[in-house]
Amino acid sequence: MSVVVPECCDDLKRERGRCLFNKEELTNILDGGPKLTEKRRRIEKMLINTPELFDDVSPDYLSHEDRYSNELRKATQLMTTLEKNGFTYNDAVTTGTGLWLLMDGNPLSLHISMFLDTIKGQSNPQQLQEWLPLAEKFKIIGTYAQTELGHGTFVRGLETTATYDSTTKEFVLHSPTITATKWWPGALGKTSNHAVVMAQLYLGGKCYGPHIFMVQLRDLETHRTLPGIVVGEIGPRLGMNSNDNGFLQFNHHRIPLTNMFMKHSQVTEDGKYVKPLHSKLSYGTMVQTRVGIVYHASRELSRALIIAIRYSAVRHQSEMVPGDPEPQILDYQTQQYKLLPHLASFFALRFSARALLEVFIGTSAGLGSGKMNMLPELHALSSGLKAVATNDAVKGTDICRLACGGHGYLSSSNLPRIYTAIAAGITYEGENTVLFLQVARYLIKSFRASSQGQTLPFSVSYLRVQPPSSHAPLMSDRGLVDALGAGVRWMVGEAERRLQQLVDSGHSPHAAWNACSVHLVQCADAHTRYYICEQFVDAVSKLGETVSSGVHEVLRQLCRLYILHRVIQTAGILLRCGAVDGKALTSIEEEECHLLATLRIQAVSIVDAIDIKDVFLKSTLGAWDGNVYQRIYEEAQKSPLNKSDVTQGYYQYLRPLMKANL
Ligand SMILES: CCCCCCCC/C=C\CCCCCCCCCC(=O)SCCNC(=O)CCNC(=O)[C@H](O)C(C)(C)COP(=O)(O)OP(=O)(O)OC[C@H]1O[C@@H](n2cnc3c(N)ncnc32)[C@H](O)[C@@H]1OP(=O)(O)O
Ligand SMILES: Cc1cc2nc3c(=O)[nH]c(=O)nc-3n(C[C@H](O)[C@H](O)[C@H](O)COP(=O)(O)OP(=O)(O)OC[C@H]3O[C@@H](n4cnc5c(N)ncnc54)[C@H](O)[C@@H]3O)c2cc1C
Repeated sequence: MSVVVPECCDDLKRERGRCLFNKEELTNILDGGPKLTEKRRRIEKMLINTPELFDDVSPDYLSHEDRYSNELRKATQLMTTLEKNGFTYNDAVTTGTGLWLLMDGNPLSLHISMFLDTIKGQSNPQQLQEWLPLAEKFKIIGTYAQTELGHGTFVRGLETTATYDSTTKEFVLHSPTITATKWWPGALGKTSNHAVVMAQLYLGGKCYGPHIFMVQLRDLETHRTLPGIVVGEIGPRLGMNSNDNGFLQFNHHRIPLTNMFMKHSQVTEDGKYVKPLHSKLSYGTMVQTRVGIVYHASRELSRALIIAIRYSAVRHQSEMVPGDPEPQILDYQTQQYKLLPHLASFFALRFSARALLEVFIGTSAGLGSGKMNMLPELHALSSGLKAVATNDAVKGTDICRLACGGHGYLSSSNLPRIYTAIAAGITYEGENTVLFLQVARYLIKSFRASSQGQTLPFSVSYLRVQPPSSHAPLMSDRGLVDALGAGVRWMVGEAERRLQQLVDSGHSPHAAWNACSVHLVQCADAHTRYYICEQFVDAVSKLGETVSSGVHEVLRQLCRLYILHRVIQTAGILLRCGAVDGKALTSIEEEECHLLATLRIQAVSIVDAIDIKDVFLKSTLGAWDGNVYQRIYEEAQKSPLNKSDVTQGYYQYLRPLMKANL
C-alpha cells in the first residue's frame, strides 16, 4: 500500500498557511530527536508497505472469534515484518506504530511487554539463558498472570499457592477456591502456552508471600491445555475485544524448582528461603509497565486530539454573528476551551514520561549495584504519573469525542475505540485511586521526615518548610509553579494534621488513614501535577537554547496554558493557603482565554507536527485532507446491513408485525 498525500480541503489549507513555526523541528522534539523521527518513519514506511497489516473489514463487523483470529493474524504478521526488516518489537512499541495498528487488543502485547520484561528483570543468569531466546523468538508465548477473581489490587491477598515439595524438588501450584482463579490476563485464554504466575510461596508450611513462577500451560506441539490446568477466555469487555483475556485454575499442578524466578529471592533444593534485598523487587515488572503506560496514554490522547482539532477546523456550524457564514467550530471559545488544554496536557505528559524514564533507568542501574534507596521514589513517581496520565488521557479522549458532536460517536471516527482502549488504563496495572494512595503514603512519610530535619529526595524536596529563596514573580511560569507547590505543601500539611488529630483522639492509624483518604488522593494528584508542571517548564526552558524561536514560542504558549489551567483548577486550595489572591486569579482567567485564541491560530499545525499518518489514525474525521463527509459516507456503505435493500429481519419480524391485527 503506498500512501499518496492528498490535497487537503480549503479550510485545512488555510489553517496550515498560518503556521509560523518549523513543524519538522517540533516533530523531532516530540520524537526525542531527528534520528528517532527518521527511525519511526522508516518503521512506518515498512508497515505501510505490508498490506496484510491493515483491516479489509472493520472488527465491528466480525464475530467474536473472527475478531480474535484477525487481530492475531495481524499481530503475528507485525512481529515477522519487524524481525525480517531488522527492527525489534520494542521499536514498534516505543514509536507507537505497532500499537496503533493493533490497538483492538493485540493478543501478543502481553508477551512482548510484561512476559519478556519479567524474564529480563526477574531471572537468574541460567533462567535468562534458557527462557529469553525462546521467548524472543516466539518459541514460547506468554502472559503475566497475577490478578485473580477475588484480588487484583491487594497482591498480598492472592490465593494461588506454590508449595515446595523437597522430595521431588518441585512446586505444586494450586487454586484452592473459586476466587483464586486467575482472571483478566491478556492473551491468557487461547494465545499463551506459558505464563509468569504470581503465587504465594509456601515452604515447610510457612507462607513467604507472593513470588513469580514460570508455568507452561499448553503443549508446544498440539497447543492443548496440560493436565492440572484449566484455562479459557473471560468473554466480551468494554473494549479491546480482539484480545483473549483469560482465566486460569491450577489443580495441584507440578513445576520444577528452577521455575521460580530467582534473581531476587531464592529457594534452595532443601527448601530454605533466601530473602531479596528489598521486599518489593518482585513487583518490578509492574513498575516498568507503569512507566510505559505514561507514554502510551500520551500517544493515545494525541491521536484523539489530532482527530478532534482537524475536524473542528473543517466543521462549520451555526452563526457567530447573525447573517455571517457559519464559522469553523474551532472559532468558538468554548470549543477551544474543550480541546486546547488537553493539547497542552499531551505535551506535558510527553515531557514527563521522558523524565520518568530517566528516573527508571537511573534506579534500575542502582539496583544492579545493590542500591535500593531510589526505589520508593520511583514507585511513587511511576504510580502518580501512571494515574494522572491515564485519567487525563481518558478524560481528554472523551472530550475530543464530545467536541466532534454526533460524528464523534461513530465507530469510524475511531474515537470510541481509542477511548475504550485507554479507559482500561485507569484500572489495569494498579487501579488509579489505589496508586494515588501509594503516592500519598510516600508524601506523608516524606513530610514527617522533613519535619524531623531529614533531607528529602528530589521529587518531594519542595515539601520542606518554604525557603525564602523563591523570588520568581508570581505571574511568571516559575512563580505560578511555586504557587502550585505551596498549595501541595499546604494540602499535605493539612492531611498530616488531620491524620494526627484523629490518632490523638483515639483512632488507629489505619482508621485515620481511611478517614482522610479522599483528601490524601487529592494530595497525590496535586503533587503529581506539580511534578508535571516542573518537568514541562524545565523542558521548555532547556529547549529554549537550542530550538528556533517559532517552535520555542509555541512550546512556551502550551506550557503557559497548562500552568494557567492547573492554577484555575486548583483555585480553591491556592486561595485557602494564600498562594494567590482573587485579583491574580481574575487575571489568570483572562490570560487563559487570550491564550486559547492565540493557540487556536496554529492548532492544526501543532497537531500536524505530532505526525501521525492517516493509516494509524484510522479516522473518518481526522484524516490529513479533511475530506470528512465523503469518508463518513463511504464508511457507512460498508455496513453489512447495506448489502441488500431489504433485510431478512424485515421478512422475519417487521412484516409480520405490520400484518398482525393489533
Ligand atoms: C507492537 C505491539 C504493542 C505491544 C504493547 C506493549 C506496550 C507496553 C507499554 C505500554 C502498553 C500499554 C498496554 C499494557 C498492557 C498492560 C496490561 C495490564 C496488565 C496488568 O494489569 S498486570 C496486574 C497489575 N496489578 C497491579 O498493578 C496490582 C496493584 N497493586 C500493587 O501494586 C500493590 O499490591 C500495592 C502497591 C497496591 C500494595 O502493595 P502491598 O504489597 O499491599 O504493599 P503495602 O503493604 O501496601 O506496602 C508495603 C510497602 O511497599 C511499598 N511498595 C508497594 N509496591 C511497591 C513497588 N512496586 N516498589 C517499591 N515499593 C513498593 C509501599 O509503598 C509500602 O511502602 P511503605 O511501607 O509505605 O514504605
Ligand atoms: C483490560 C484489562 C486488562 C488486564 N490485564 C491484566 C493482565 O494482563 N494481567 C493481570 O494480572 N491482570 C490484568 N488485569 C487486571 C488488573 O490489573 C486489575 O483489574 C487491577 O489491578 C484492579 O484490581 P481489581 O480488579 O481487583 O479492582 P479492585 O481492587 O477490586 O477495585 C475496585 C474498587 O475498589 C477500590 N479499592 C481497592 N482497594 C482499595 C484500597 N486499598 N483503598 C481504597 N480503595 C480501594 C478501587 O479504588 C476501586 O474503586 C487487567 C484488567 C483489565 C481491565
